[in-house]
Amino acid sequence: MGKTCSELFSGAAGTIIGDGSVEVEGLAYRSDRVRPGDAFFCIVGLTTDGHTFAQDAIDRGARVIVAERKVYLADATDVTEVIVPDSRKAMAEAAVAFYDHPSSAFQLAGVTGTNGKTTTTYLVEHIARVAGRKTGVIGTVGNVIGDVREKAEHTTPESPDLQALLARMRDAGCETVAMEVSSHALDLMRTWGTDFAVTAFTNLTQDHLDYHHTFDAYFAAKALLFSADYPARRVIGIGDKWGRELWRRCSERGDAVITTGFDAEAQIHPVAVEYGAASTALTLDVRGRQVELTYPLVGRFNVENVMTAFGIGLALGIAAEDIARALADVPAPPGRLERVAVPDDGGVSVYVDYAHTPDALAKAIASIDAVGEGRTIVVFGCGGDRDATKRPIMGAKALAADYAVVTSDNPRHEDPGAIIDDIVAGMDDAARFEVVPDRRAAIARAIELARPGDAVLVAGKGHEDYQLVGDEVLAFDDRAVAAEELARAAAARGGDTPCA
Ligand SMILES: CC(=O)N[C@H]1[C@@H](OP(=O)(O)OP(=O)(O)OC[C@H]2O[C@@H](n3ccc(=O)[nH]c3=O)[C@H](O)[C@@H]2O)O[C@H](CO)[C@@H](O)[C@@H]1O[C@H](C)C(=O)N[C@@H](C)C(=O)N[C@H](CCC(=O)O)C(=O)O
Ligand SMILES: Nc1ncnc2c1ncn2[C@@H]1O[C@H](COP(=O)(O)OP(=O)(O)OP(=O)(O)O)[C@@H](O)[C@H]1O
Ligand SMILES: N[C@H](CCC[C@H](N)C(=O)O)C(=O)O
Ligand SMILES: [Mg+2]
Repeated sequence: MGKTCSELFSGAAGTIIGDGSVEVEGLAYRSDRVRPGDAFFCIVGLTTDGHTFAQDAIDRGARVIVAERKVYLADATDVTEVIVPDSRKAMAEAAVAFYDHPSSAFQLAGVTGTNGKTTTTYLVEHIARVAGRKTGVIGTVGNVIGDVREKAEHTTPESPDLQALLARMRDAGCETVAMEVSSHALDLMRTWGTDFAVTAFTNLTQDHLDYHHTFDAYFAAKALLFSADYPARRVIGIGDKWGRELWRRCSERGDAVITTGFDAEAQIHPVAVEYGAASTALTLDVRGRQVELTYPLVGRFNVENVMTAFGIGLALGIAAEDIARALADVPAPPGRLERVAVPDDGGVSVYVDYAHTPDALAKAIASIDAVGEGRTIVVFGCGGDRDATKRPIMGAKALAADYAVVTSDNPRHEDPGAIIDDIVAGMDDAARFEVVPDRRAAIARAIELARPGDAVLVAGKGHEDYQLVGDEVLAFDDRAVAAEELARAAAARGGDTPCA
């Protein structure tokens, strides 16, 4: 395709130094990914200054350098420079222009909040698909265009990657796309310039304080998706004070808002709920009308996600009966309270779940307690290079289970033992937990401790099929490992042959 430099930066409050008519073939923000003809954006990052890679980008063929200050380039008289006040904002605006504003071609629903984004986007995708629309999904577990699934590097891609993906969705004929919008993405302007038909908020509880530092800053990032910069219909969970504040702000502005929550004040709220071991029967009050639905997901928190998805479905113009009908056979998102199925589990139910925040861990344990007959044993750890203050809180929350096995979860560049020490600092009942740093051994230990009727919750990694140790990506899938360890236990009892 190609656009001229002037076309891409006409909206940016920038100064073009050199030939504005030069054609730009692509957009790059990592020098090692520059291709000939690209515009390279110099971004002042958290760890390094992208301006120092301008020459490297030129050596690889960059034709345009976008920077926040003049970079003095050797042997680069044929390179056009664009000086802008904010490279990330300019990059997002250029990306929207480069791909001809793809999000304006279909209905885009953006979901933010600490927990429930992936689940809600899966529900929305299914509701829209059953309503006969061609759909797309963007999020943690991957991106989906129609029936084609792709791996994702981020929950919410950087702006050039996001707009390229939205353009592919447009070109594939997608009519409704459900997208997770992370707080990092909002703060780093990855979604800037994107048109949303609906923006939705699930909840706000502790996470990512390594990045945002304070809860107020974390909320301020999430709140951007409900600001005048992103005009849209709103679906807001009012189960916490943050949702209530967003509701207040959006109502004051005159936005169309659908509220959801357990409280009868919410426009969508439950009238009756029956929690089963494999499904939930729910009667919702939807703006004064009762709607009955049964869906194959478990847990109280999924009632919240179903209500959010219901609100988004309505805001997208889908009828309440059609939403209810679609939810009856909605597929569960991978690694969210996913039951590990083996021929002989010895009466022990093993669930793999992506709970990696204090609130999610507490709610995952409570959800299993509500449907299980026996004890609940939780296996969990905390990620390295991430919010360290959540570790002792997760330790304390884990003691809501009958027993906990504390282990490793993506230590990244930290010492796994030190992470475990941080977790254990919050656990005051030494008789109800033990430490097994090796994650496979920890899962095996929990299964060994479980008696028929008990449940084992393996929390933190959900769909992940790797363990991040230093710079290494080691193969590790909780679901596969749990299945292997269950089979090994069965073999030890004289049952099936172990598969590992
Ligand atoms: C905290 C965060 O989001 N950081 C993002 C940020 O990194 P940074 O500011 O540290 O960048 P940097 O390393 O200082 O580099 C500065 C600039 O120089 C460039 N560079 C750097 C080195 C080089 O050789 N050449 C080069 O051009 C970089 O591409 C960058 O543009 O900008 C980079 C690209 O410009 C992102 O890749 C990076 O995401 C990192 C990898 C990350 O792990 N992000 C996670 C935390 C994240 O975004 N997670 C959320 C989901 C969270 C949730 O909801 O649970 C997500 O949406 O995925
Ligand atoms: N509405 C909810 N409230 C609280 N906890 C939830 C909710 N929905 C899901 N959870 C818990 O959070 C975990 C992650 O859920 P999900 O992947 O849907 O959230 P997410 O917001 O996409 O997370 P991430 O920010 O990591 O992408 C689940 O495995 C479950 O334990
Ligand atoms: N999106 C989250 C995922 C955390 C998953 C958990 N397994 C961990 O590594 O901490 C993050 O990047 O903080
Ligand atoms: Mg997610």
